[in-house]
Amino acid sequence: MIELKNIEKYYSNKGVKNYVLRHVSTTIKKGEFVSIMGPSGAGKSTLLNILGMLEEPTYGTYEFLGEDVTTLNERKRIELYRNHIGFVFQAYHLIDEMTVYENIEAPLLYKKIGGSERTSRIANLLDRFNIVAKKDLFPNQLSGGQQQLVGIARALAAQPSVILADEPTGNLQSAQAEEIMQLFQKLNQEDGITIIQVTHSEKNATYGNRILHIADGVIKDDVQLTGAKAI
Ligand SMILES: Nc1ncnc2c1ncn2[C@@H]1O[C@H](COP(=O)(O)OP(=O)(O)OP(=O)(O)O)[C@@H](O)[C@H]1O
Repeated sequence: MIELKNIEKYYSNKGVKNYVLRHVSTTIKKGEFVSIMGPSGAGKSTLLNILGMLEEPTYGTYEFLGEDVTTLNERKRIELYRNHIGFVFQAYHLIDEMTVYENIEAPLLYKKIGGSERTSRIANLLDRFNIVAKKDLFPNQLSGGQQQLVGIARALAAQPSVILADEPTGNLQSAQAEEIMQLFQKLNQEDGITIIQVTHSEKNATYGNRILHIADGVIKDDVQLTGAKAI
């Protein structure tokens, strides 16, 4: 599903290249649940942003579902993103002026999904995540855990094949964090959604089936966890 070949990313500062990622090559199969771990500044978010097509690598190739993302024009890249990728952020990134319902609806409007299909998808998500009673509230009227549920519902609305999550529980208390991780595990095991998360938490990583350890922009270790369920 995802193939990275020799990905490099650097930022130039006064003629000096500061490498953030070096020689990153890996393959991620459909149905995997991968955790990217490593020290602060290791390049984890940069890698996730490249996977999510939010940033471009300086060198190397990135194939997503057989398409070479690095050579696609912007319109095609956005289409690929909208059709297949759901992004979940640590700080939720909900739109404050929109209700829960409207936040979940936003990506469906971008995709020009028709009215009745929108209504039914949103109703399903609200129901599944137990937030029907919250649908007319605004993000600042919700707890952190509830906001993250809305963030995940929004990411799922467009029925993506991959969820990319950058520290999805970083702002949450442990009980809420556990609820979110259990939800990810369910989405992965029952719905077959591929999940790639950046996390600092060893415990969160145990919900997945593979850990990529990166340090100084290099993959140092690639560990399969027992009970792996790669499809
Ligand atoms: N736009 C930029 N310009 C220059 N340097 C950048 C830029 N974006 C990121 N970096 C540098 O790239 C390195 C990796 O950043 P990244 O956010 O990927 O690390 P991380 O592993 O996710 O760290 P953390 O765990 O602290 O979030 C850092 O040293 C950062 O300063």
